Amino acid sequence: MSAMPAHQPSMWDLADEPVLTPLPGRVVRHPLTAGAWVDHLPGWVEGSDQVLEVLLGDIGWRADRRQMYDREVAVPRLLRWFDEGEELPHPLLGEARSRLGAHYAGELGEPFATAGMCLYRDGRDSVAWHGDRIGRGSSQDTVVAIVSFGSPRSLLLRPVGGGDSRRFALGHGDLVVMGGSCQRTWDHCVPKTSKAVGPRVSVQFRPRGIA
Ligand SMILES: O=C(O)CCC(=O)C(=O)O
Ligand SMILES: [Fe+2]
Repeated sequence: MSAMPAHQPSMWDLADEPVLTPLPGRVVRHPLTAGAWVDHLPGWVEGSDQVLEVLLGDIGWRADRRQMYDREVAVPRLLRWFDEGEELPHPLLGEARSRLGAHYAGELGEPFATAGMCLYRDGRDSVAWHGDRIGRGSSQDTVVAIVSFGSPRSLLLRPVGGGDSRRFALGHGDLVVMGGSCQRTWDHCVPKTSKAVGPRVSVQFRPRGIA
């Protein structure tokens, strides 16, 4: 982890306990096309420095490699997958998962189960255009809820067949939720940025069998 820029919150910030603010009536729905939607609530988590500090620590981050044509290349972010039942590294994250489960129960019909995490070490880290289509996400509507910690980055979405893209800012403690047909009919990405940004951790809650 030595390649990562140091994040140094003040002692004052670290002493603050993080809190989840209410969701109902505050989260704003942005309808897309084809029955896809995005819910956005900047500042859902208040006092997130302690959570970020834990997430930037030794929680089992992995540097993956993948085959690209005839070369093997490094995946431009670190990954950590928490399976259903695995304890999450900060209690606020377990609480976030239950609160999201309660809020989306009517639309989702099942609880959020797994927590996939990505660590974008700096502006060179990114995730390319894709939909979360491993498993049922390729054929059925689902909901993927993302809580961001650390430096702000953008989440872009564009229709699979082409069309104008939408941009959502993902800052420290912000919530963005992709739902309806979004994983099938839209793609999303977190582009690289030339801005001098520090690390960002994305925590993605998904129901069982979606990735
Ligand atoms: O960093 C993010 O918030 C998005 C990550 C993502 O799309 C994924 O891991 O499937
Ligand atoms: Fe994704």
